[in-house]
Amino acid sequence: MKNKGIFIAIEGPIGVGKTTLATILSNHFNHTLLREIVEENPFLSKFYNDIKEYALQTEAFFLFNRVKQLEDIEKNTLSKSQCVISDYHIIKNLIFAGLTLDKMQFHRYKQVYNTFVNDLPQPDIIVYLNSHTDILMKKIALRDRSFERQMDRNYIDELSREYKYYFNPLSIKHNFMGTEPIIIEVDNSNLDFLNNEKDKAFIINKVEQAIKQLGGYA
Ligand SMILES: Nc1ncnc2c1ncn2[C@@H]1O[C@H](COP(=O)(O)OP(=O)(O)O)[C@@H](O)[C@H]1O
Ligand SMILES: Nc1nc2c(ncn2[C@H]2C[C@H](O)[C@@H](COP(=O)(O)O)O2)c(=O)[nH]1
Repeated sequence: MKNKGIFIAIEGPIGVGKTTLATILSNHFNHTLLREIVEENPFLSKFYNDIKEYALQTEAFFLFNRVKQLEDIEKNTLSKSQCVISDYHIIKNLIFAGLTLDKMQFHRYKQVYNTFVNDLPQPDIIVYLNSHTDILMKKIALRDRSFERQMDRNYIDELSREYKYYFNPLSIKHNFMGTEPIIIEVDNSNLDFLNNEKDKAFIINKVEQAIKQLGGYA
């Protein structure tokens, strides 16, 4: 067992079920839950009205908030051998920024990203969820956040495609700053971790196996 706590992150496109699964897993394993800030981002609703105009502010806000959260979680939790389950991986900043910023902005943003992310704790295990776009659109509608009501299907489609690119097993090491986390990829289009005990047991078992692989205890 390593001295630091195990760090598990859940990733995947908007509405795929990250927060839902992270909450289920943190309750099951009794680990600290790290939730991303969303509503606190003052640019997000303006961003959805005019992506081009507000992209840089939105991406910068998300990046610096996540940097602060991850610095805190390292200091207060992981370094004290406590485990963390997070509903995001900081790589999502690059995934979104690559879609929303123009070429020059993205080039500069990546330099800032690399400078900060090098010193942050990196997850040992990532659960990468994906679903069909139709299902993502349905879940986004079901959640009914006011600023997501006009969500563009093409944006979700492109986002899913970018996620697939970043989580391609052949480019993990390159895309994840030289780290090689255990990736559990699950298409949850037809799974319901929330209401179906069999589906919940399936994902918990996968995570338990990954923890054992690390030499840790669930
Ligand atoms: N497996 C599931 N089956 C049915 N509904 C789900 C499932 N997982 C999540 N949901 C619902 O879908 C919506 C989006 O889930 P959420 O966890 O907020 O996604 P994310 O954090 O990836 O954006 C929520 O309304 C949630 O209750
Ligand atoms: N442009 C960006 N938008 C982001 C980023 N992180 C989250 N978000 C948006 C997407 C959703 O509308 C909302 C919550 O995200 P979930 O994936 O948890 O549903 O916030 C980002 O880095 N850039």
